[in-house]
Amino acid sequence: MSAARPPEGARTAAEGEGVSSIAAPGRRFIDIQGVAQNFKTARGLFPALRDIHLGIALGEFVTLIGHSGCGKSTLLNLIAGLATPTDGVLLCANKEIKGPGPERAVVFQNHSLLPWLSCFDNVHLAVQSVFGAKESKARCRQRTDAALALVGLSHARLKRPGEISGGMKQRVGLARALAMQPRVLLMDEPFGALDALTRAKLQDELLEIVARTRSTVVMVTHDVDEAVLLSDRIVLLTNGPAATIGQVLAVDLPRPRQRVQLAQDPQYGHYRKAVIDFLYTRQAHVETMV
Ligand SMILES: Nc1ncnc2c1ncn2[C@@H]1O[C@H](COP(=O)(O)OP(=O)(O)OP(=O)(O)O)[C@@H](O)[C@H]1O
Repeated sequence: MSAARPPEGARTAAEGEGVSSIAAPGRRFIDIQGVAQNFKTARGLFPALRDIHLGIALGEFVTLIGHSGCGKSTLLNLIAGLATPTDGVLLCANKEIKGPGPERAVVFQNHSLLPWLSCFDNVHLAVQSVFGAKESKARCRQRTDAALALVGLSHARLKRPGEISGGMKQRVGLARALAMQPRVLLMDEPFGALDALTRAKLQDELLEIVARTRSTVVMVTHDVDEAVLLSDRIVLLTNGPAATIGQVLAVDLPRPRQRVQLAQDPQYGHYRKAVIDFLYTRQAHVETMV
């Protein structure tokens, strides 16, 4: 089990069946190495992403930002294991990502709840899929209740998705992801469909939850303020086709972060301006032909 650690970056012999292992430094809990993604289309291959290199540390909050269609969701899906890259390799905790896994939970913009199940049952389904085989029914129910409490939804546990607001649905989606106790939370514009006030409230709640759970988060967003408020680092993608990382911006603002104070903080303004400059000057969006 405890073999001597090879030098950083050195490949080790493959362990287990087909799981390649690589020695990775702490900053590379998620390690994306030379990833490219092409899609087959009726008009030939479409190069969505090229040459993506990125390491994400345990407990880090990283946002992916870039113009519409640049490849943010494609990159998130690759980390989720919902797609396989055309080129390159993605690792999580030193293991190659070869499909979805409970250590990487995904929260989508459209919450994707089952409408006929209560909030409790929607979360419970995920809990059972991860813990059902090895834990008692009571413990699984406890986990479900704890996740709903974490997002402030204990009172709505028996309601169905059709009976709750958009913000509450996103909270159920978040509870469902958190209940799986993932090491990585992958979020694809989770607050994109919400009004500004609900969105702000959920961002604040997410900051608190992540501080408590110490989750590693990768989040896709279009919102510059959301990116600066939440992130340790902002990954700025160039325009597609063949998008790549144009810049990585480290956001060195102390935590806990309070949006009201930050609004007057010159450092906050500096980060905000850097993202806006990248998006609207260096990567001014040119509509690509469809
Ligand atoms: N399955 C697919 N087949 C063909 N092309 C695809 C496929 N999935 C994505 N694409 C293309 O790859 C590019 C990147 O798409 P992606 O959804 O990752 O962008 P995005 O940055 O998340 O966009 P948005 O911000 O609008 O959600 C787009 O040009 C898209 O049309």
